[in-house]
Amino acid sequence: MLLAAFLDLHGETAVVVGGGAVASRRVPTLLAAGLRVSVIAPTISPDVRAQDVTCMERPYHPGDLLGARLVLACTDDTAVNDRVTTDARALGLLVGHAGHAERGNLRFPATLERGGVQVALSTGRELPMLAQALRERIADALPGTLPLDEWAERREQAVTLTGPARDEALGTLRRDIRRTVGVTA
Ligand SMILES: C[C@@]1(CC(=O)O)c2cc3[nH]c(cc4nc(cc5[nH]c(cc(n2)[C@H]1CCC(=O)O)[C@@](C)(CC(=O)O)[C@@H]5CCC(=O)O)C(CC(=O)O)=C4CCC(=O)O)c(CCC(=O)O)c3CC(=O)O
Ligand SMILES: NC(=O)C1=CN([C@@H]2O[C@H](COP(=O)(O)OP(=O)(O)OC[C@H]3O[C@@H](n4cnc5c(N)ncnc54)[C@H](O)[C@@H]3O)[C@@H](O)[C@H]2O)C=CC1
Repeated sequence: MLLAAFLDLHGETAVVVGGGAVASRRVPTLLAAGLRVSVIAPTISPDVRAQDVTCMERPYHPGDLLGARLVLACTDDTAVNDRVTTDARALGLLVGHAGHAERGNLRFPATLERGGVQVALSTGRELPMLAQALRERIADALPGTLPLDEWAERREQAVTLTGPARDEALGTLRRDIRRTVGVTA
């Protein structure tokens, strides 16, 4: 099993080594999560350059990872990806290795957002088409908009209570939520 967690990395720096097809798919994911992204590669594709990133058009050098919190090794040279991954791990950073995900410590799930909640799905191996297919099934099963703010407010109120009043308020909220999302039992 992997640790399933959502990381708040707003304002942190991601260094993406490699500027091709994989970089162009991952950069939007990193930007959407609020990271500042630097891309280092001798050739950076127009798709990558068009995004809100800092580009350094040159090969990777040791030392490029200083100040980073998250690293993606996505060049088309496995030896370079291995080097980047080893350097990142030595610095205690989060690192994804394209081509050999098991060499890194960070994997990319298929994600979806619906009704204000975020779902991330991993097969734990290299089966992106399965992750994508399951995401479609899950999306179909999820309710549309949910009154998240109202429920959060009710829960916040309920936990300020004590004794039976607290149990009753939380119990009513739990029943309302389960009925709304279609859990019958
Ligand atoms: C291990 C993993 C990476 C990791 O976790 O580090 C990985 C690995 C590989 N993907 C490959 C190919 C493609 N992957 C995609 C797309 C996605 N891949 C994603 C995840 C993961 N892909 C992780 C496993 C997830 C799991 O199984 O749970 C998604 C879900 C999330 C994301 O990328 O952010 C994202 C969908 C995003 C969305 O739809 O929203 C497409 C495009 C498409 O299908 O449209 C192509 C074909 C085009 C192309 O080649 O680019 C290859 C073959 C390389 C080769 O050709 O050699 C490898 C490597 C290998 O198998 O060795
Ligand atoms: N994890 C995933 O989702 C996928 C992984 N892959 C793997 O990722 C690798 C990269 O795939 P693509 O992005 O399609 O390749 P690509 O050919 O589009 O891009 C390769 C990039 O690596 C850069 N590069 C080469 N040597 C470098 C160096 N020394 N320092 C910095 N950058 C360097 C190139 O300039 C280029 O920008 C593939 O070899 C494959 O093993 C491929 C598809 C999907």
